[in-house]
Amino acid sequence: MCDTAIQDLYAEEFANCFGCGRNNQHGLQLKSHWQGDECICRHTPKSHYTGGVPGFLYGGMIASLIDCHGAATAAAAKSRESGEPISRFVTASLNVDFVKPTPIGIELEIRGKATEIKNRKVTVALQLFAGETLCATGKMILVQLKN
Ligand SMILES: CCCCCCCCCCCC(=O)SCCNC(=O)CCNC(=O)[C@H](O)C(C)(C)COP(=O)(O)OP(=O)(O)OC[C@H]1O[C@@H](n2cnc3c(N)ncnc32)[C@H](O)[C@@H]1OP(=O)(O)O
Repeated sequence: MCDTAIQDLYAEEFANCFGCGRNNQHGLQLKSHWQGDECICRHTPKSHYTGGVPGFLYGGMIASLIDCHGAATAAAAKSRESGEPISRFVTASLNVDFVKPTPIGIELEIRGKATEIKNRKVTVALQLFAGETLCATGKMILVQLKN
């Protein structure tokens, strides 16, 4: 696994996101790492992010985890393809399928893979696991910010 998190390579002006900005003291500060041919993020949500039934995670938080990790996956995949430094991608489209209720209290693992890279546009497929259980999947289209 690559030691440096993708989010730690974002330029300062793009490091303030609630989900993944290293400079957002009130945010989740998600970290994503390239491993093999995919990108991995692990996170244990706090219990107050419940969806209403204690012990299960709010769907908006699930979407946030997929969203921010998808952006990191796109940035890493594009960088690996082009040989250029990590750049910032933003979400143009986010589709989430909630497959099973997601428990709170255990570490979640989100896996992302780029399925298509076309100029500034990267399509990413994501899976969110709680242990061995696949709880959600995502499909995203991300666009590289212009310089
Ligand atoms: C100082 C700056 C601050 C910008 C600061 C931004 C940092 C914010 C970081 C926050 C991170 C998030 O929360 S992200 C979640 C919220 N997301 C946003 O707020 C993004 C709002 N949307 C936008 O700003 C824009 O629509 C963009 C950047 C996504 C795309 O605009 P653009 O840069 O003009 O690019 P555009 O030519 O339209 O599209 C490039 C390619 O992507 C395709 N494409 C675009 N949108 C879609 C789409 N929904 N579904 C399918 N494909 C799409 C186009 O067809 C094209 O493909 P082809 O013809 O080349 O094949």
